[in-house]
Amino acid sequence: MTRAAIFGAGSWGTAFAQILADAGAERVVLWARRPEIADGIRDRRRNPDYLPEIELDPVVTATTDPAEAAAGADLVVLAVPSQTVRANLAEWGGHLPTDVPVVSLMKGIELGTGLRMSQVVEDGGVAAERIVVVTGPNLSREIAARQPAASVVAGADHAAADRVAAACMTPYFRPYTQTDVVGAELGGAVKNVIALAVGMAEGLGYGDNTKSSLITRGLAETARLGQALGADPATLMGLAGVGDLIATCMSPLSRNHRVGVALGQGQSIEQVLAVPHQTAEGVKSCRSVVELGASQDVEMPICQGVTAVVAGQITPERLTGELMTRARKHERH
Ligand SMILES: NC(=O)c1ccc[n+]([C@@H]2O[C@H](COP(=O)([O-])OP(=O)(O)OC[C@H]3O[C@@H](n4cnc5c(N)ncnc54)[C@H](O)[C@@H]3O)[C@@H](O)[C@H]2O)c1
Ligand SMILES: O=P(O)(O)OC[C@H](O)CO
Repeated sequence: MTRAAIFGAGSWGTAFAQILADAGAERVVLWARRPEIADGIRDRRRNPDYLPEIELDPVVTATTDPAEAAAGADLVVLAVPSQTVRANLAEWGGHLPTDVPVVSLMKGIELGTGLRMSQVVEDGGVAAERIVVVTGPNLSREIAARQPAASVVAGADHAAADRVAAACMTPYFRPYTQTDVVGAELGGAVKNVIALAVGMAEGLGYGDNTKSSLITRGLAETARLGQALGADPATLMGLAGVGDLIATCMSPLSRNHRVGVALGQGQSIEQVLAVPHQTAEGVKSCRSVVELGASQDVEMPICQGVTAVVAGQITPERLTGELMTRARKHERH
């Protein structure tokens, strides 16, 4: 029976705690940054700020002490924002067990280094064969409501991925194992940027043809980047690619989609981010995705345009015009 430590008690960390508990975990300890979050989970079995509608199973508890969270864990899960995980690992690293799988739930590319999250975790001192990525069309609020969803559990070591998949399989959460970590992570990172673009289109008042065109051409950008970085194209046609792209681009529950809608409606990025909201990874990862693409000579016009809108350099209307008037070309190029 699993004894898990989940670092990060936000939406996905909390929903994943419920998954592990429903899958039969003996104990799940959430590490929370803020004492009031840990108190709510420990004393009232509810996270007061993230998915407060879930009554957490009694096996779920919480602490603000990383050593206490990690003690005795046979599975470590990381569920913090992509851009903070390097600093977080530097702070907690000494407390983490050295011989258990470490699961990354993050979907992003690190700014400045262009590294995928598993690479950042590896830099933090975790051996590659212990790192497992869980990704796919998994909007936390739907998972919290125990609505059926499938997911990808990818690890360079299939045995580690299989161990994690066994620990998180429930009647509403169906994990498929994978060894293509590169494809799984790229699918999860780039779809957030495409969801910003689709949200902008919605905010501008455009309908489903526009959104479908952006999703499909966004997939083409992801596939080009994946090919350059050695991903298996089949991974991007699966849950971690097409699956997550559809869920994130189309759902009003997606934070990336919602930020895109607000930008499309004419708000500035400062106005959008001034409203307290949860992590919309694409806002930061758009730039790192574009830089990663440039480092590989991969053309990513939608991601480039989103990055320019987020930087305040162009409006969503102008992005539409620029994308629609690019030189004609073969669909596969
Ligand atoms: N929410 C989802 O539906 C979902 C699904 C799949 C993957 N993800 C990915 O999981 C990751 C976490 O997302 P989330 O939805 O839980 O985000 P969230 O915004 O709901 O929660 C983030 C958590 O990290 C904490 N945090 C913020 N800054 C921190 C810092 N500097 N140090 C330590 N902790 C910090 C917050 O307090 C919060 O507990 C993201 O990469 C996201 O893309 C989210
Ligand atoms: O709310 P978002 O935009 O971070 O999307 C959540 C998940 O990644 C969907 O799979």
